[in-house]
Amino acid sequence: MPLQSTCLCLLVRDGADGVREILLGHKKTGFGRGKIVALGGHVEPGESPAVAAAREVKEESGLLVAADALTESARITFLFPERPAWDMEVAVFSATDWTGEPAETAEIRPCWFPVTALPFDRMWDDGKRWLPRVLDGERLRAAFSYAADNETVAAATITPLT
Ligand SMILES: Nc1[nH]c(=O)nc2c1ncn2[C@H]1C[C@H](O)[C@@H](COP(=O)(O)OP(=O)(O)OP(=O)(O)O)O1
Repeated sequence: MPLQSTCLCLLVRDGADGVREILLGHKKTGFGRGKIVALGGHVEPGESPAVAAAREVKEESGLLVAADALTESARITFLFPERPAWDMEVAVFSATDWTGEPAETAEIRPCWFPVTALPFDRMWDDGKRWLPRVLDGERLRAAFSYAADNETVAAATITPLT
């Protein structure tokens, strides 16, 4: 069976003190509840991943971002051998242009974080391995396989995205 197709969108701005900031969110419902995650979700049938990413940003934060303003930054496979239903293929996009101010929704409480102080201890365990590299401008193809606890990365591969 094909993996669930999902997307993430990394919104990055220049912070007041010159340090770049990324919009992440406290996930209040569904998959990853309680974690700090990037905005995103499932790609619906017939939707391109970029259009899905723009839609998810709007649904989860109220921000308007154009699908054609998104840059594909990574493609990541998340595997949970103990919970194969959670396996996902994720298209990761980045954007620096959008309209509006982020607002809390039923699903997410958005929050800006300096890229120098990312909340890895509250994110999925894979985040620390790929997010800083993408924020540094690398384009990645990665795969992460989780251990039996479904919380700890047991194996990872990261190669350039071609
Ligand atoms: N290991 C992981 N690390 C990570 O950084 N993001 C992950 C991840 N595994 C899944 N995700 C992301 C991808 C996707 O955007 C999101 C899960 O999709 P959703 O937020 O859509 O889930 P929900 O169960 O809330 O359902 P919907 O909102 O109905 O789509 O979590």
